[in-house]
Amino acid sequence: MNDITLTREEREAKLEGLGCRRKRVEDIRFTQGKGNYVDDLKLPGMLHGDFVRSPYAHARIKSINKDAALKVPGVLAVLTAEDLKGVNLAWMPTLAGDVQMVLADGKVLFQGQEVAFVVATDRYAADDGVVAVDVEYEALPVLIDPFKALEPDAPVLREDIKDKMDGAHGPRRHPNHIFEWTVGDKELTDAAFSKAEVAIKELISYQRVHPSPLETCQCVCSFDKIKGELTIWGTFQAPHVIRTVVALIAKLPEQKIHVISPDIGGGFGNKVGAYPGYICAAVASIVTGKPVKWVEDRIENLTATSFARDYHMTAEIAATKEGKVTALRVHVLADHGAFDACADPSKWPAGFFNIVTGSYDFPTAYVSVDGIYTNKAPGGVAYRCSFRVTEAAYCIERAMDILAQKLGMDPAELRMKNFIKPEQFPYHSALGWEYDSGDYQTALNKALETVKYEDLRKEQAAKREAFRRGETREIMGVGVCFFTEIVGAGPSKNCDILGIAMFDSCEIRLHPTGAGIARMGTKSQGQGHETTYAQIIASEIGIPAEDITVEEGNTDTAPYGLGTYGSRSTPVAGAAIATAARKIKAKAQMIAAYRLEVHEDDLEWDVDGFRVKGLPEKFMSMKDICWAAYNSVPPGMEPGLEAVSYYDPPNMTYPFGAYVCVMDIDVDTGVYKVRRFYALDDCGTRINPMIIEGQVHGGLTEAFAIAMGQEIRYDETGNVLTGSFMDFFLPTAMETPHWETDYTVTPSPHHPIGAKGVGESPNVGGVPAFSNAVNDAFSFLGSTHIQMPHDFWRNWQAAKRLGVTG
Ligand code: PCD
Ligand SMILES: [Cu+]
Repeated sequence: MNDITLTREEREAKLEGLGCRRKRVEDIRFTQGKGNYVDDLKLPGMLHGDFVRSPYAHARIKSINKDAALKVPGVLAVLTAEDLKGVNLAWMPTLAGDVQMVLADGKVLFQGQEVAFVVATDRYAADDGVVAVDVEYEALPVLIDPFKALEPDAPVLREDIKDKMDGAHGPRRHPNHIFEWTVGDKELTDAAFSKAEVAIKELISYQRVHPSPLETCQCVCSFDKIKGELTIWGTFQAPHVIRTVVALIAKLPEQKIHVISPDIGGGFGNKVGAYPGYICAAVASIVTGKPVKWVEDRIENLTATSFARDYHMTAEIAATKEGKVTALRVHVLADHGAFDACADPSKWPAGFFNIVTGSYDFPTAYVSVDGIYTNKAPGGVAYRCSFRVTEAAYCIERAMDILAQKLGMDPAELRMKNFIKPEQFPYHSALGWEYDSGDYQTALNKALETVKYEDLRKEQAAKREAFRRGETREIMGVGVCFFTEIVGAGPSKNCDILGIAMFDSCEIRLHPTGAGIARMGTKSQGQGHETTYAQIIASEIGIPAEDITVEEGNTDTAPYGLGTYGSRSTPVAGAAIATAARKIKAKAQMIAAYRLEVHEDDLEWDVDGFRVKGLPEKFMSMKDICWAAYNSVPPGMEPGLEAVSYYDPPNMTYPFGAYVCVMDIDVDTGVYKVRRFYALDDCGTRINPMIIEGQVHGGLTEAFAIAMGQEIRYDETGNVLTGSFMDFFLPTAMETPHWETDYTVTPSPHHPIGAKGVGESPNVGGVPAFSNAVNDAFSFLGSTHIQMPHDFWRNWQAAKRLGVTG
């Protein structure tokens, strides 16, 4: 029986379901220092591993002498590529179809590359051992500038594949060439350009950056010789994929590998791939028979694990004089570093970069991407954007502003004029995507009204006049960005990782007392899945969210799933949760019908239970149904109440948003102030508005960091110049602007609850909004494009180039 003293609204509120600003349940342990991270794990007899890393960006290894290191008290072993060859693990496959050295085999290809792995009784002894390993190098010519990679006399980096002219993604033109990927109609696009009334062309670079989560990458590997089982605790965004990869390369039966991701201190894409540290710790544990821990330090994390971006995009737009776009052409030089270890679905060497037509109705478009090798760390992870989407959004949003400038048109007006219209959805883009839903006009109008856009432009015009008259040294920029994201990888028809379709999963098990546990193939790194996933279940089956425990990250207990990145958890696992819940509800309905002695069709769902149509007093709550499931199910029915769902999404989801940034820049110092930042996001049905706001705040802070300061920079000989937080910009509360958030709701038509992802959106939309603001500020001085990052020094340099300061 339901509690008749409660109103319908009160019963609904008790569930804390969809739309509720439910407080994050995981924060109770996080805010009290009771989280359980990899480095908290201490096993009896545990050893510690640490790497000897290359000081050179490109060098031949003449010799490695371990003798002195092995004499250091506490040092037990020093592994090199020669040792790994014995177990066939000197090289490992990458997610992108390339191979990568685990430990330097004959040569090193980037500064910080792993050369030897020292195993010792504690971390200090391991470090002493690292210093004592004597490596003799012979320096080789270094390739840092991606634009020189394909020159005939460029140094050959990958000697292992120099004659292999057929790569994982088709033919290669040069030993440093990885792939050429093209999409779109070249002929039609070229033809549109040849008759274009107006055209723009600009090299838009998106610098190399790094996700730098607060917790670095780490693992503990423990091999049980008796059982022949390997347990790996690690900072993995995709634990199941790691288990499968380990099974494949270590040739261990998959059920004898246990991968556990405990609490994770931020991932941001950095923890998707497999790193040499994992392999070395596993081998070291197998060799020594003891658990081995490997924990990166900050410098190692910044210089050797996966970078992001490093895309050099030459963008061209063709348009009519009235500002109607007619074609888009983009060539990308993609710097992948020493190995192609990009974390993309297997068939997508440049990720979903073909979302580059953005929110606009381009009749035709053509994109070509050349991937190349350089003497830099490998990687190419998302860093809060699914698979090169932020690069694409930056490219089109800068290019639209440049076009507006050339046409003498307002950038918001140009966008409005070219938007895909609501009635065009589902919309087939010229580059092959089917946008599921959108209402761009409404969102942009709401944004422009809220920030009083027209007044801002008037103020800017007045300020420019004042600047010209010498009354102020400050210039004002208004950055507009309208982005379309593509998240939820992905449909098995076009998305897999190493051949595994990119579905995700959920298993729900309800207990007799009306409480339960739910497990998924995804893994929260701070996003709050324990809170939000329970909300989906609460709304679907009427069990309060607080009575559902959400568990992720243990491959022994969770159903197989592809993990959390690319904002795929809500679109894919979120859908699996709803479909699993619906299976439970269907069985619950049969049980209720049996107990209420009516036909199933005579029942209707009412918040937290089933009611007999027309007989409101005949009601059975979900809680009571749970009990009944364990003692009196209909004859022939299995007892219990649980369900599993593996969800293969029919399409991606396409969140979007309208962002506006208002900035003032002092031309004599380059110092900027972000006066206002407004972010409107549409992620379809909102599960937890408070968590969404938190996600947007976090994402905008990272976007701010990237646009205004972050860069992994190298000198000509390949030294990393930004290897610590002294040089790599990580904003604190001091620098971070105030964020205003807003929303519209356009549900995804194919998602069971209409939700789209949101975690990445603020990065995708934020970076162009900041960069457009800076560029807009300088535009009246004759500048069309200033490269990121827009730190004080570079702003000042820009002002100097434009002749407005000394
Ligand atoms: N409609 C909606 C959507 C969403 N949501 C929420 O929100 C969140 C998010 O989601 P999504 O979007 O779906 O996502 P995911 O998958 O979960 O996650 C991922 C993301 O997430 C973000 N965020 C975050 N946060 C935190 N705290 N930490 C972290 O680390 C991070 N990371 C980042 C990244 S970078 Mo990549 O990996 O690069 O690709 S991608 C990413 C979760 O909780 C959910 O539930 C809601 O509520 N609603
Ligand atoms: Cu990206």
